[in-house]
Amino acid sequence: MPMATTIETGPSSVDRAAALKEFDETKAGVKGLVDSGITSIPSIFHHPNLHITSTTSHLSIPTIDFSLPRPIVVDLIRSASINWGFFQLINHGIPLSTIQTTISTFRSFNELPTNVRCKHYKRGMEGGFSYSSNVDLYKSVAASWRDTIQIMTGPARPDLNLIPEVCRMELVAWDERAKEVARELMGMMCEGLGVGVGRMEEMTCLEGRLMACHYYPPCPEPDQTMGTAVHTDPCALTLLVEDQVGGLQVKQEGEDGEEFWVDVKPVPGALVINVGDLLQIMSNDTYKSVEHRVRANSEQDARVSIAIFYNPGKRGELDLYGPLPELISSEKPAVYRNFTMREFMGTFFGKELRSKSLVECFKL
Ligand SMILES: O=C(O)CCC(=O)C(=O)O
Ligand SMILES: [Fe+2]
Repeated sequence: MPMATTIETGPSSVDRAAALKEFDETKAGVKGLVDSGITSIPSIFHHPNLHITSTTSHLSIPTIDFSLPRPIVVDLIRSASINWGFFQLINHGIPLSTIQTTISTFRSFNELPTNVRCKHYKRGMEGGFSYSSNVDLYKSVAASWRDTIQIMTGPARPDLNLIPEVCRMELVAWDERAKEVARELMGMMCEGLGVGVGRMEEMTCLEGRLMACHYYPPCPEPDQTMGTAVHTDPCALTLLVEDQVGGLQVKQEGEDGEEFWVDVKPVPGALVINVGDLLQIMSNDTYKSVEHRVRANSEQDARVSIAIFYNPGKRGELDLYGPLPELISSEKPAVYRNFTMREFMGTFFGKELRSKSLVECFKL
């Protein structure tokens, strides 16, 4: 005999699920809401307990000049990766115009007529491409004020026909160009750890690449929502370019243990680099994967940022990742156990984007 059950989900969560679906099915994203002329944001975007804590404006993440002599750059990268987990890289050899073109073609895609843009809307990653508003829309507590194209550029090539033509060649070229700087950076990060320069590349950390192109439309109620909720990146390394709007913030802890947010001030032509969870683990907690977030856009212009996440491409059941054996000793025992990429990514996708604890799941 069936028992009477109490349905746990109250009317509000039923309404919320319906509202999410309705929004998703417009295929017009947050840009569509803004185009419709709304002056307040739908409740699915309301972030609970939103404390936009005051930022300490006199602090900023380190800026590193890549054209300095190599031993100096290695030292600077090492200390930034230990103390901040984030830095800006200048004089890296990629012309400002290349970065500007990449950003502006992606902006052009978002500013196409809605009926053209909507045709690309697709949440699944088949063909190595997706375009959706909030990649974690159905998992997160609250939606955020942004739309995103994701392209899996490696190890397999994506189906290029899926990438909108206005930005196709530029995004593919950007992936290639950025990879060369990422290669150099990984070598220097290894050197900073005292392991072989080619160690990360041999572990195929340049091969698994996901490009996330974010469009943050102006928000009519920026104090009610976020652009990207607080998170750490699950990858080994992230390389990001952004326009001049700003909004990215990095969490820091003062000597007294008090936490505060530091604004990443856009620097024309700079690459924003950060350590991901996987590199924190591989470095056996020497380098830090630091929490960050993006404020909802309170400016007049939409903000564009393009992140590339570098991950191991080799993902067999025998390909194990964990602290590099060279870094383990009796004085510095392994902090983490080994795991496969399948287990690592499975754990990531089983959680919400906002929680800190991916590395915690692999602690010994
Ligand atoms: O848009 C940004 O500046 C940061 C985006 C980000 O943190 C991410 O995609 O993981
Ligand atoms: Fe991130």
